[in-house]
Amino acid sequence: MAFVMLELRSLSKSFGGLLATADVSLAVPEGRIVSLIGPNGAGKTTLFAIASGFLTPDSGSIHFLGQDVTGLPPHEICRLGLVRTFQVVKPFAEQSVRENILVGAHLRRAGHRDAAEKADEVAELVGMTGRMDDLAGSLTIAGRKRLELAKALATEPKLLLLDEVMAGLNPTEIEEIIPVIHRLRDSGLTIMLIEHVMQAVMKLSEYTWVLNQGRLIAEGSPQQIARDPAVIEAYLGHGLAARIEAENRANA
Ligand SMILES: Nc1ncnc2c1ncn2[C@@H]1O[C@H](COP(=O)(O)OP(=O)(O)OP(=O)(O)O)[C@@H](O)[C@H]1O
Repeated sequence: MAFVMLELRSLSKSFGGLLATADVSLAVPEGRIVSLIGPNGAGKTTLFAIASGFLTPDSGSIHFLGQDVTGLPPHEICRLGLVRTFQVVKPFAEQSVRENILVGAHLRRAGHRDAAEKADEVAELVGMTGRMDDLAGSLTIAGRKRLELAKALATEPKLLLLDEVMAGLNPTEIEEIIPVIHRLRDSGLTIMLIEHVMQAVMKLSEYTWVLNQGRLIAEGSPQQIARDPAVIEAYLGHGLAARIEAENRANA
């Protein structure tokens, strides 16, 4: 059994009358790439926000590296080694790529030279070495996504929560970022991703949890998940999964 890096226990969170997270429990093993999928509004980002301290759950607890971190603020959770990226990336547009990455690097490295070394190192990892002096505001969406990744990596995490790093990228850009994420895992990081790009989920993740209306409805390898009637139903709409299954049976 792999060491459990992050454990979410019976988490629930409501916004007014809406149950965005409904009794969710899951355990992320060390050294893997795992993923969280589900239709729009399923509660994926809310779960990331709870795990990383941006939201406090109404009930349940979060355990990172065996420590109960429920209620800790994001910067303290980040210092322990858990960092998230944001779906909507907002770099400091008037600052350079280097300055943006340095914001992350300064979490652990007070000295400028030390932080700058880290910034160079992560820029190389995400393929931004040649863009360090560009203004963040001048980057394409793909460039901003890489910068978001670099800022998170500069905090030297053990667990990285990636919220839709592929959204808005074209197929070539997606193909280019997949090996970057594999390299990060190979360097020892544990990665959990939220992703709508199923091609990327299939290629990258070893284990997947599926959320629908705040609840976990399935888990397993991406291949298992893709065949799960409850998952197909959640994505395609009420009744459709049963119809597809009936059609398959009729055609068999
Ligand atoms: N701060 C908030 N206040 C009120 N409602 C919220 C808030 N954040 C999220 N919600 C609602 O909670 C539900 C879950 O939202 P969430 O963003 O977690 O879903 P998601 O699975 O990440 O969706 P998407 O794939 O579209 O990003 C949605 O119905 C959303 O409108």
